[in-house]
Amino acid sequence: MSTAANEPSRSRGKAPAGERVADWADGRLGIYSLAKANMRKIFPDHWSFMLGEVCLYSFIIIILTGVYLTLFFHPSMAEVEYHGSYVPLQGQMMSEAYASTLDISFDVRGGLLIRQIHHWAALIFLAGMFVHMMRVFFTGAFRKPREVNWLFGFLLLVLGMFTGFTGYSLPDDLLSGTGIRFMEGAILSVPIVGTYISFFLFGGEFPGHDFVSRFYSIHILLLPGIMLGLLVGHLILVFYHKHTQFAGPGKTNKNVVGMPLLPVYTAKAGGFFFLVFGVISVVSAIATINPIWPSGPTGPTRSPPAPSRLVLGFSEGLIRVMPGWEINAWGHTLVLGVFVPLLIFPLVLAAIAVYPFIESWVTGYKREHYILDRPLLDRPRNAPTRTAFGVAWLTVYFVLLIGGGNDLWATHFHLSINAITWFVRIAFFVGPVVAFIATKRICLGLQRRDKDKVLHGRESAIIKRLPHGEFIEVHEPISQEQLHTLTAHEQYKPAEIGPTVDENGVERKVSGTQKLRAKLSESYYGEESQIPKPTVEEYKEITSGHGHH
Ligand code: HEM
Ligand code: HEM
Repeated sequence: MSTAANEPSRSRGKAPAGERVADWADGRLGIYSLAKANMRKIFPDHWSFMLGEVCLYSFIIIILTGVYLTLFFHPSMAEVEYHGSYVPLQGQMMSEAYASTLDISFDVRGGLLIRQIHHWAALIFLAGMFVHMMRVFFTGAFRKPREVNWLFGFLLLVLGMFTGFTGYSLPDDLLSGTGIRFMEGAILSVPIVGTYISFFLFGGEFPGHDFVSRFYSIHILLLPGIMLGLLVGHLILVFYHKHTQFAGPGKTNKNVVGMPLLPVYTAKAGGFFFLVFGVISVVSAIATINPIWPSGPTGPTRSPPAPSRLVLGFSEGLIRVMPGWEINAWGHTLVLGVFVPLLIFPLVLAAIAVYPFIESWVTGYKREHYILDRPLLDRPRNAPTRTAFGVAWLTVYFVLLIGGGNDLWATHFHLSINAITWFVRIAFFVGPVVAFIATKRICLGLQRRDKDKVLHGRESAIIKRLPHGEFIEVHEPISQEQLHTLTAHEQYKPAEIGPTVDENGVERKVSGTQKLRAKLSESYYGEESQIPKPTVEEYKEITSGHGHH
């Protein structure tokens, strides 16, 4: 006998397993409404938006491979005699950390590949963050309300650098030893507290017996843990603010034009993850990175060249080119040759970190809009001062990187190391200024070209001879879409101080900061810094007949 209530469900049969699982989860987690609100979320398309994804995927790969390495790595500095398969080091005394890394490389199945993937992924992760940061910087994607996310990202970059540093210190090979020695030297140069910090960090006299195990917990737990938290926060903010987009027809700062998260974006992102993993694996399978065996365990000789230097290499450049100045007073030595670079190092990083706040102060860009409005992304040429600053910063960075690898430049290109040092010393000051001026001029040139394109069309490379003998190049009109894109950017007016005397002749006090702001604002939006966009009248006059060829 059956009741009327369960009749229909019988006749329909059981729901498919997937639906039942989904129902079960919805009853407990409310996934239906969550999915309904977010599955159709639109994500705009541009190749440069993949850079953030590269960071994300390489981070996941680092964690996966890192966990595998922890299974075989012994974070201990206890002395052991080596008896593994690498013959040249047989019978040598070395730390357990170094011996276990040799074992990972020669005796653990797949160990070398995983080690290499971990190292290559770390480099790609850091390089990816750097380039992603540049994408955000040069397009102005850090503007309100995204300043906080910029800071989250910046912290990820700095922590990533230190995680990489602690990572390559772990195997306790020659490279590790040199890196750690370098760090100890820098810490010791700090007046008064330097020695205490060094003793605290190394658990006594350098190098002591503790640093590998201490760096180990910092490397696998503390820093990646903080990074994971920041990363989740970073992505939640990207999701919450919605992604920015470049100008184009139908795109405003109140909408997003693109593909829905599900199914299109999820499928793309999943595929892209495997692409990144695949490329890193292929590179790791064929290109050796950080071979720790040829130079042996830590020793007082020179360090082997290693690509990891790219990451913190600019800090080493600072130290290598700084004159070895010292001040000796009251029985103490202040090593300026190391201490000054140690102070400049965070300043170089901070310059880019605080830039969004300075720009918003100078330009007054604080749209009093709804928080989820997004500024349309700038084409770098339309923000010449910002672009010039970014290129100047990059110039400092790369000049110092040359300084950090001065030995490699000298040996590879048969140059004098002193000449390189002097080049870096001069270029550190002159390079950014030249880069700033040149970039600004190039941007203005490109703006003029855009204006020309709008008014006169695209050069078609077709040369025509007119009846009276003159040769002209035919210009083709550009599409409506291009016209829109080339003229969509906003052009702001510089913030002015205004009259300093009111109508009654009373003088108004203008503070120094107001004057500075007006000056800087002029350098952003003054006549020297932006080519006025073509007006509708200009366009009509030219396209309506005469002058258009
Ligand atoms: C672990 C490292 C990082 C990961 C996994 C990551 C991931 C992402 C992803 C997936 C996006 C959206 C797609 C895109 O625009 O590329 C994004 C956007 C963003 N990222 Fe990162 N990022 C990282 C580091 C950084 C750094 C170093 C900065 C800057 C200092 C930064 C600042 C931003 C900003 C401001 C946005 C919003 C951009 C917009 O809406 O146009 N991120 N990030
Ligand atoms: C952003 C995060 C990370 C970066 C940038 C990073 C980077 C590195 C680097 C460059 C090395 C030296 C590799 C070599 O021997 O050539 C290393 C070693 C190591 N890493 Fe990481 N790592 C990260 C996160 C992790 C995590 C989350 C774990 C574990 C769960 C881990 C476990 C290890 C271990 C055990 C070693 C020593 C073994 C070895 O040197 O091969 N790492 N790491």
